Amino acid sequence: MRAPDTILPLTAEGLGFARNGVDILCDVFLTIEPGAPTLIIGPNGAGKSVLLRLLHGLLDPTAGRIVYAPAPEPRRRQAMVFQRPVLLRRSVLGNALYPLALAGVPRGERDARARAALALVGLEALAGRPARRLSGGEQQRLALARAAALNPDVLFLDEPCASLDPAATRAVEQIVTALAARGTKIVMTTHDLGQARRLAGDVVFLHRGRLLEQTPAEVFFTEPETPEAAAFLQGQLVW
Ligand SMILES: Nc1ncnc2c1ncn2[C@@H]1O[C@H](COP(=O)(O)OP(=O)(O)OP(=O)(O)O)[C@@H](O)[C@H]1O
Repeated sequence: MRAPDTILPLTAEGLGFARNGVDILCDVFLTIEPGAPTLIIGPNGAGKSVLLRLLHGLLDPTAGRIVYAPAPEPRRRQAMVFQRPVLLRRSVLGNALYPLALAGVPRGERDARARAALALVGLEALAGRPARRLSGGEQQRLALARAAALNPDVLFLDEPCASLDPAATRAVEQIVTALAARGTKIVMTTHDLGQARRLAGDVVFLHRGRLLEQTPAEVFFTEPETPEAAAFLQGQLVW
């Protein structure tokens, strides 16, 4: 039988992460399906970033496991962008080319793929500029282009707009929407409820290291299932 050509659905089965005897995440079951973005929300310290890092394989769970659909090379089919991108001391184009070289993309294909990714984020005109001279918003768009060039099945975004102004935030949201429309699954943390409403297909709500809800967005924002989520939506739950 031919293996599916996506790692989705991706499931967390009883995922846990503890440090020094303290549970940071506990007994998380969730399923990441293809489709509109999954937004991970919850109060500060709820475990959103830890969950994202576990799902991407940057942290090893201390309990449970992550199961992918049996596509070849699952780790290569996912990418992650952080709140503050770390760019190479190269041109904008050089930054977009680098992960393609690392991933073993044939040399003859790299330039076209990197330039297409820069076009997707509106940076093609800045291809020759030193990456570290870009504005904060442009740097984040380049980080997204670098990840998008790899054409991942899943793209994890950890608070990608946290240090950005409203215009730069809107540009990132448009890129997220464009990536989702072309079939990339976005899994994203945010503390911005307005952003979650604008982007989410479904919502994962974390509170004190526990997953309290995974709910379609229209349900979550109108009829949350748990009192904690209702309080959070009303701005009453800060931890
Ligand atoms: N590698 C680690 N080792 C030990 N503790 C950690 C580690 N990473 C995170 N923590 C702790 O786990 C808790 C959850 O952190 P996390 O960054 O996931 O929260 P968050 O929901 O993303 O919060 P915020 O909204 O403030 O970014 C915090 O108390 C944090 O200090």
